[in-house]
Amino acid sequence: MSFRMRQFITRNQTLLLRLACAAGGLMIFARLLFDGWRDGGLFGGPVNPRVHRTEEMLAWMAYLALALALAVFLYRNRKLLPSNWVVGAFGVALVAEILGHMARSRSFGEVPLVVVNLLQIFGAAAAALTALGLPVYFRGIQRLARLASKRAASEARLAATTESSLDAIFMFESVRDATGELLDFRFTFINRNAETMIGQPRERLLGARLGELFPNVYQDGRMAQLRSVVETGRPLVVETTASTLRSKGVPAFCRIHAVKLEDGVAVSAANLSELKQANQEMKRALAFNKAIVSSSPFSIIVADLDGTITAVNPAAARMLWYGAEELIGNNIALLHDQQEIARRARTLSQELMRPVSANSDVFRQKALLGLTDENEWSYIRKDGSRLLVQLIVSAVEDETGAVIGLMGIAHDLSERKQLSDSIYHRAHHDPLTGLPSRSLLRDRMEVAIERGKRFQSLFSVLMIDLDNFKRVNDSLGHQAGDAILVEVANRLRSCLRKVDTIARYGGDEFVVLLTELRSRSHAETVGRKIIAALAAPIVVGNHEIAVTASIGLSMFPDSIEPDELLRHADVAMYRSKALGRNSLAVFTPGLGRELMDKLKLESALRTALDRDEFYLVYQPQVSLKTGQLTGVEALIRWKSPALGLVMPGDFIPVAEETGLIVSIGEWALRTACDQIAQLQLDLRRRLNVAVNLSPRQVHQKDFQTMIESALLESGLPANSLEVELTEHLLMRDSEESLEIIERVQALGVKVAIDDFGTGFSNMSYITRFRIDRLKIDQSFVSRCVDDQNSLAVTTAIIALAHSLRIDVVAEGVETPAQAAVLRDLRCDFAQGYLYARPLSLEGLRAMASETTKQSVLESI
Ligand SMILES: Nc1nc2c(ncn2[C@@H]2O[C@H](COP(=O)(O)O[C@H]3[C@@H](O)[C@H](n4cnc5c(=O)[nH]c(N)nc54)O[C@@H]3COP(=O)(O)O)[C@@H](O)[C@H]2O)c(=O)[nH]1
Repeated sequence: MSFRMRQFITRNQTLLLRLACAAGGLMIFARLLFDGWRDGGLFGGPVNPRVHRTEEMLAWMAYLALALALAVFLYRNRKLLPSNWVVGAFGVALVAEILGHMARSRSFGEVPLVVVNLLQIFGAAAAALTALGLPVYFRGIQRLARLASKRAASEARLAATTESSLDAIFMFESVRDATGELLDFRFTFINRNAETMIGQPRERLLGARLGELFPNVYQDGRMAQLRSVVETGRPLVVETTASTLRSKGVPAFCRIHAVKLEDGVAVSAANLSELKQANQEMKRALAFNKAIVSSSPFSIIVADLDGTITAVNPAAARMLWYGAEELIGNNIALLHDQQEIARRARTLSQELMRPVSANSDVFRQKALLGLTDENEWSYIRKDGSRLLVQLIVSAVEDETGAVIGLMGIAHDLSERKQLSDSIYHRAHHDPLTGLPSRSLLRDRMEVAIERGKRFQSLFSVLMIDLDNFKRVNDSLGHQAGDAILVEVANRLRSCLRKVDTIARYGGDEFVVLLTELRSRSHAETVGRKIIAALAAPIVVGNHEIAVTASIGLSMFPDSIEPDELLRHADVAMYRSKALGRNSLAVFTPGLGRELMDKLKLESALRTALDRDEFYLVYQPQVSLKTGQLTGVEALIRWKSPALGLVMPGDFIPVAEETGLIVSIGEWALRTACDQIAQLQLDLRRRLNVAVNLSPRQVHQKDFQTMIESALLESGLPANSLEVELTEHLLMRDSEESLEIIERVQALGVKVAIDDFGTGFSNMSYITRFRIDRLKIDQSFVSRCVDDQNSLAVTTAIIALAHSLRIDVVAEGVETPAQAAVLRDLRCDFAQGYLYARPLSLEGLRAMASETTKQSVLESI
């Protein structure tokens, strides 16, 4: 039989069976026709023997077809049909009837009667057995029908379930060749998801062959796998990328489950593409996290909620000098100082307003509230040494969000701390003395104010200004000045307690903050102690320097703001200076009023020049040899409508501070030149005029030009003008001063040094300058009669000046005795109340005309 024929029969078994039954039926029908024809009932007339044989043949074939169909049916449903013996009995009855019929009709020739009878008995018995078994058989058939109906319902449910399944579900029946070899599979069922994943409509797929539609199933081994399932009955479970199924346009990664289903397979494919992608991403994230954790320079410690360490990273082990395995299983308390934990428990209890135990609770409580806790902690290393860390503790949660543990990330603060400490120290301390700077002082004052307000306690601020430090600095140089400041700082430290603060506030200014005072007098005692501590001379190189300080004191709560406390201490300090320096003054509201007065004065001074409120007076200078009036010193006066007559000693320092001295000094110089030039013209005699210049004035760029124009505009001969510079100016900026003096002298103007002898340096410095006149300070002159030292200084100054061919003027001569001493010492000129008080221009004019003819000495 050809392959095609075999295949046809295999495929069409049922059809062939139906055809056999139909043929059997037709033949029975044909035999009945022939019976009628033979008996003449239908067509009438006798039956032809040939016809009779044909009829017999048909009957025989009909019986045979029925018997065969029945046999095949029984065989095929042998496991399914109930009570097969009934059908078997029926089959026997049928065969016995066929054979009996054939024997009776002598189809095969003469048959002995006994055989015929036996066949009839046998057939009748089998028919009786069949009849007996029919009720049983029908019950079985009924049960089968019920089962079939149940099965149909369950199949419908299964279909609904599979239809809504998220998996792609396929059912295939095997396609075999004639030899029974499995060649392919035919789609018998697909669910909606399968339809979507395969990308083709069901109508097209059902009945189609898998291998024909998707030939690549042969290449990728899928066909072989399914075939194996059918042939071995072993289910297949495989996770693979299925080329026939697609997810978002690309071959889907699926878990394929195939089980044998009759002569075929049921396949379900779960789409794992998204899960796989999520898994891959999670794996990547986990690998990334692991890499971060492993390579992190920060210590990472994970613990359960009891504080038992469950994981540590390499940095934690390195930082703590433990092996990772030594830490895991231990409690985090191992790494902490119990006292520190107790302190933290106290602050956390206050913060969270609930009791926090002094154990791992301090790490747990915030984490349980979903909060992150960040604090400085000391980790205790394996050898017991401590490491300052910044520790951030947060919760470890499971996938439901429940807190299941703690994670502590810590970084080493020791290096940063050292660096920040050093930066902080540099930012808040004076590099020379190491004392706190202004900013730190301010912080501490704010703390002291807070404490003072809270505990009603007293504290005090002392403003300490070194007396005449500028002169020391200028005369001995900055290095010496620095050495003095360092020594002063040390002496201040020695006077104070640790709770007090000493700050360097400015060049030679220090501020002491005395906290936790028992009484007000205690602050004054400390102030006096400081004065005493500074009293001993400071040795710098070969010099012994006597340093004194003026101290101003303010108290909290008299003043309650940092600025106010400092301002009041400053005011008191100026009072101390005014009192003669090297003393202590306590701020009082009265001093505050003085300050206000100063502010008022400053404000009035700013408009005084514009309002023409200044005028000059002139103090005569006489020759001690001839008694003649030789010149005058111009002295400024300020008649303020608001303040009355203000003396230069009161406003010149303010004018210096504010810079107003530049314009005021220029006014004085121009006015003096104008007035004395006019007086010379009026009196037709020479009269010199000395004008005081402040240091700030002479440092003006156009200073020389200004003098030149004053002379030009007034017409005063240059040699009639003398400028008085202070000794301090020369000492401070000697190079620049030398230049200034030379420039002034180049104009023909004379230069005098005022208040000579009050400087702290060796007088021989004067040899460097080509000075025209020296003015001996009135402090020496006033005491030269009674005080040997003053006399000695006066004698020395005159001798020194004369040896340098410099004229000497004695200031503040008040008595004839002083004049006599000065004359004896060959002092050249004198001025003072003995000869005349400072005079108005008119007074000077009168005096000058009066003394033209006679000497001043004669007139007194
Ligand atoms: N830059 C400027 N400074 C000036 C100017 N005018 C004055 N001044 C300086 O002000 C200081 C005080 O001056 P004044 O109050 O005018 O006092 C002078 C005299 O009145 C006073 N004097 C004079 N004779 C006597 C005396 O016998 N006894 C005594 N107790 N005082 C006396 O001395 C002052 C003059 O001092 P000096 O200048 O050192 O010669 C004073 O320092 C002035 O320099 C100005 O225009 N510009």
